Amino acid sequence: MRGKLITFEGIDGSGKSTVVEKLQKDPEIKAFKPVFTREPTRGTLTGNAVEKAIQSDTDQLAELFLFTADHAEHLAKLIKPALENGKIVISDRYSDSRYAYQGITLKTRLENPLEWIKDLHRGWTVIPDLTFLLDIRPEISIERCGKRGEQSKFEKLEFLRGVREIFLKLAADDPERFVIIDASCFPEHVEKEVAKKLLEFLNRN
Ligand SMILES: Nc1ncnc2c1ncn2[C@@H]1O[C@H](COP(=O)(O)OP(=O)(O)O)[C@@H](O)[C@H]1O
Ligand SMILES: Cc1cn([C@H]2C[C@H](O)[C@@H](COP(=O)(O)OP(=O)(O)O)O2)c(=O)[nH]c1=O
Repeated sequence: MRGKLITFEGIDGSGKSTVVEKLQKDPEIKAFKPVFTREPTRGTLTGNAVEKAIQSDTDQLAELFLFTADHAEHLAKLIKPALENGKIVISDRYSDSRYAYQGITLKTRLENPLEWIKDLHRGWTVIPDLTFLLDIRPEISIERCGKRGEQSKFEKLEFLRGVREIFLKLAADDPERFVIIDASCFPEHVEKEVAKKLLEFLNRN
């Protein structure tokens, strides 16, 4: 039987890594032996290229192709083999990040970047079975990022407002796949909410 693919999405500082880290330690979740992964991938040729691109002034279209190449590598080497082995795969960011972030970076370059980027993925990507969208106002997430001490070129208020809007549109267009979580609550609350919904899904499938 094919496994299940679960993804976490949200703007920078929405708390994805924090909640995924907690899930890795949750005994009830651990019982399902999930494979935890992320995009951009780490320590790979394509992941390293992406890392360099997002730390520099790389052309936005080139950046899209680098993220997409990393996705292809991620699918081929990890996601598809794991799913074929019946595993539960949990990814911190996935294709919706491309639709939302590059949907904004390319808005002056392409007529309808969101649809164009979705088309680019069509026919070879794997659509997640369940996606948690950690939704938060960028004013709050940027403040959190400041405390974390990292600075990504994407951590800008206006930019993240646009990214959040696309995430919410993607969720509204596909309510069967998306679960929207209020990520402005205390971390314990966010984790409890996610774990509850995730266990419901895993026990049902
Ligand atoms: N629910 C929360 N309330 C307050 N701070 C949080 C919450 N979740 C995460 N944080 C903090 O916010 C920062 C960004 O969280 P992180 O999980 O790294 O976000 P992401 O992976 O989505 O970029 C971290 O310093 C983290 O400790
Ligand atoms: C996967 C992906 C990430 N990104 C962006 C989101 C982040 O700002 C940055 C790096 O991702 P990540 O390391 O997950 O950042 P964070 O922990 O702050 O959420 O790359 C894209 O623009 N497109 C993509 O396809």
